[in-house]
Amino acid sequence: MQAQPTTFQQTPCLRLVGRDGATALVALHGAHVLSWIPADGRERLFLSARAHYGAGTAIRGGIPVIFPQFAGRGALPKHGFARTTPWRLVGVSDRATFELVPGATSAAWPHAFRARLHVGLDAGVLTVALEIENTGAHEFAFSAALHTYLAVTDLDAVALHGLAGRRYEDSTAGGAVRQQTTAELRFNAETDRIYVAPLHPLSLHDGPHRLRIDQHGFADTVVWNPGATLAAGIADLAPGEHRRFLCVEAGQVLEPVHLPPGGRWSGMQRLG
Ligand SMILES: O=P(O)(O)OC[C@H]1O[C@H](O)[C@H](O)[C@@H](O)[C@@H]1O
Repeated sequence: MQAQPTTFQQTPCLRLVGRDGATALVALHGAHVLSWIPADGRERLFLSARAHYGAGTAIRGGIPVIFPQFAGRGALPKHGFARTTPWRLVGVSDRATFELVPGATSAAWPHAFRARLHVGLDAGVLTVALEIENTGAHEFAFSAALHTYLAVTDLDAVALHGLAGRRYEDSTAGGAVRQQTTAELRFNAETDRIYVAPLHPLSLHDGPHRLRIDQHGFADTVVWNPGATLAAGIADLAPGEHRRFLCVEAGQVLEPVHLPPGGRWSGMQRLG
């Protein structure tokens, strides 16, 4: 894999090029994958036309790294600090590795940790892996997710397969626990579900296109689209843009990870 530094929207990025010509763009801000274009030339990740890229902001689209807190399930700002903090590039081999260690933005979470994100481009496949290490003397607990915004041509033509019979917490209904009865999930209103340990792979059907979604290490899968009403109140989404993505997130949400001193945890999501 080749890599070269570049900028996008005045944000320092790394552009990755795989052997087959596939590309990915990763911002150092958040170690945030902004784009993945396999060799066929079709972008697979959604990125909002109104996304903000400044210091301390969260980028709307791509693959936000959520750590050490998911959503508002704790005292930290929503979804934690990893997505709003600059990471550093460690190096590039068959994958690019980025690192985050405690700093000013994590002061509200007083634990010694090392977070690493690995991004790999293989023929037709994007692999993103998150590794958390406890570098301190005390156990800590965390949640995490790869909050992937998958680009779709039109939400009306989208169906997610592989969740039949699975239990989920419905965040649009105060966390009520439900079971999916249909073979496929379609999206005609706000959807915000945390599926408990679903089987993988899932398959995203977008008209004639198919995308395989696989995960390891992460116990849960979050499926999110704000729907028209909620989307209208999201300032960094352009009108109608909610129809252009579906978030399928590899997450460790319902059971936080308890990491002892010296302990390591890793989770990955594979698309393609
Ligand atoms: O707007 P954000 O802070 O990026 O959060 C976007 C969404 O993330 C997750 O998918 C949660 O399940 C949603 O409840 C939340 O609205």
